Amino acid sequence: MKKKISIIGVPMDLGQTRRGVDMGPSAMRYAGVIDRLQQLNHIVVDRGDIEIGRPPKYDIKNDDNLKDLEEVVKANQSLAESVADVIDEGDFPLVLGGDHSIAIGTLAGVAKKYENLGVIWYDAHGDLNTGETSPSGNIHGMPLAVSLGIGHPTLTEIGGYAPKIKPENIVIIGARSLDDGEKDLIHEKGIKVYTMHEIDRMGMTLVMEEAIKHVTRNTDGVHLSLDLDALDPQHAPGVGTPVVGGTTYREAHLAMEMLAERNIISSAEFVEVNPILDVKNQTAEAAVGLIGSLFGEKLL
Ligand SMILES: NC(=[NH2+])NCCC[C@H](N)C(=O)O
Ligand SMILES: [Mn+2]
Ligand SMILES: [Mn+2]
Repeated sequence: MKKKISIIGVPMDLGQTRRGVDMGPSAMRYAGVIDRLQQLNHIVVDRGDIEIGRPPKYDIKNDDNLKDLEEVVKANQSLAESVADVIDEGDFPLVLGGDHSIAIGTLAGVAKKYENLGVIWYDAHGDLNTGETSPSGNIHGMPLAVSLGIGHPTLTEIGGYAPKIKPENIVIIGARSLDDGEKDLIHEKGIKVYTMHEIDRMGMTLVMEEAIKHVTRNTDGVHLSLDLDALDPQHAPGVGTPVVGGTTYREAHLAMEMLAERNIISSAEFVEVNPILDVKNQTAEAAVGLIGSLFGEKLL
């Protein structure tokens, strides 16, 4: 299925404290994301990067345990507008990060256009913290909670409405590091999670079949938020918060291929590629490979 894909780069590194993830969009462009999609006969438009403000001093927590809040909010507001514009023009928004705090803006833009958005959160983490529960104050650990309308109002109100998504429309895949507050929220809201345990036990095929069923039940679109740290650090070393025991290169590709087969994804973002922590751009290349699979690449 030929698509018109609009790429938006988000050189955001203020949602966490390891500089370098702002170069993620460049690294994925350098790894050939545009060529890769064009070779699949998609039409690709690169809309350039969202502007990120630079704080006078980095990593300053406010009284609500939120680091660099002002700049994170500003960038996500402008990202939300760009994403909504892309959808209005009938294009598929492909957002390249940047740390995972940018999912706040992506979802604010996407959910404006879909009343019942399904979300696949492919990540080692839940990103379900709030200022109260976060051990770090890093906003990249909060975007899924924020999108559910849980957290600081300046974050939840980005795009001018809240919540963006419903707990029953979400599935988290690849989790292996959850903070106590995140576990509580998962139980309280009944969010569907396939941890590494379920992936080991059921295999990725069955996990994806169930996950696809779950996010397409009552939804009018499905967003894929893929944090490269969901992959095992062996395959994706260039991430700021690596966790051992992740999904393999093959499992990640299989997941993307199954999404392509079903053609259910209506927007996507690939985040947390940090070239400074990477080995010869391997993580950006892995991301671009996964993007290829998601958009229909096949050997035969
Ligand atoms: N998008 C990410 N890589 N998030 C990692 C979050 C780590 C930890 N749970 C925190 O809140 O600080
Ligand atoms: Mn993560
Ligand atoms: Mn994440």
